[in-house]
Amino acid sequence: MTDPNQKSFPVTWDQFHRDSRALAWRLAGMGTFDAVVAIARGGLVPAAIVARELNIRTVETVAVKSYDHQNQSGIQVLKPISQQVLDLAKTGKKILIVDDLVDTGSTARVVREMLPGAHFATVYAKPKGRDLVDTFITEVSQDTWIFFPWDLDVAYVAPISGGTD
Ligand SMILES: O=P(O)(O)OC[C@H]1O[C@H](OP(=O)(O)OP(=O)(O)O)[C@H](O)[C@@H]1O
Ligand SMILES: Nc1nc2[nH]cnc2c(=O)[nH]1
Ligand SMILES: [Mg+2]
Repeated sequence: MTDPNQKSFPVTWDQFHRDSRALAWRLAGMGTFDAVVAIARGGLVPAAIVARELNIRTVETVAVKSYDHQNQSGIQVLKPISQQVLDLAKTGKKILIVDDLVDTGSTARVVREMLPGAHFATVYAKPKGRDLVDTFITEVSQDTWIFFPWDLDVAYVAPISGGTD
């Protein structure tokens, strides 16, 4: 169930692009990455932006589902990392894992186990999961729900005074 006391942090496309670019700038100072692994679905957009900025051409996905709407369910790995990318990691190549956010850290923990030496980056982080992330841009409080631009639409909002027009 949606917690009525939860704060909301809506993110626009512009802001998400800016924050993902900021993540790329930070990662740019950490050497060359040979491949990026996006945690689908939320990590697909920031991974594409980071891959473009850092000229990473090998882009892999791992599909992990942890939430149904705002309710945390059991972790399910729906698509594993390809053997080709696991082999790159084994031969010492630098792999970057990208997700949109870390919340409780369950997703990060599962994917880190698949690629123990990889660099884990997210755009946003909540306190419970932040220690599992090597690089992130913005921290929000644990009781905040982040709404991504692909989950939003432009809609009418009632005035602060409570009227309807
Ligand atoms: O740190 P955690 O508590 O694991 O939460 C973070 C994960 O939850 C969301 O994914 P979700 O499972 O909702 O799937 P989606 O990426 O397809 O939206 C988000 O994209 C992260 O991957
Ligand atoms: N969209 C979204 N997905 C999440 N999954 C876990 N936490 C969050 C969050 O704050 N926002
Ligand atoms: Mg996700």
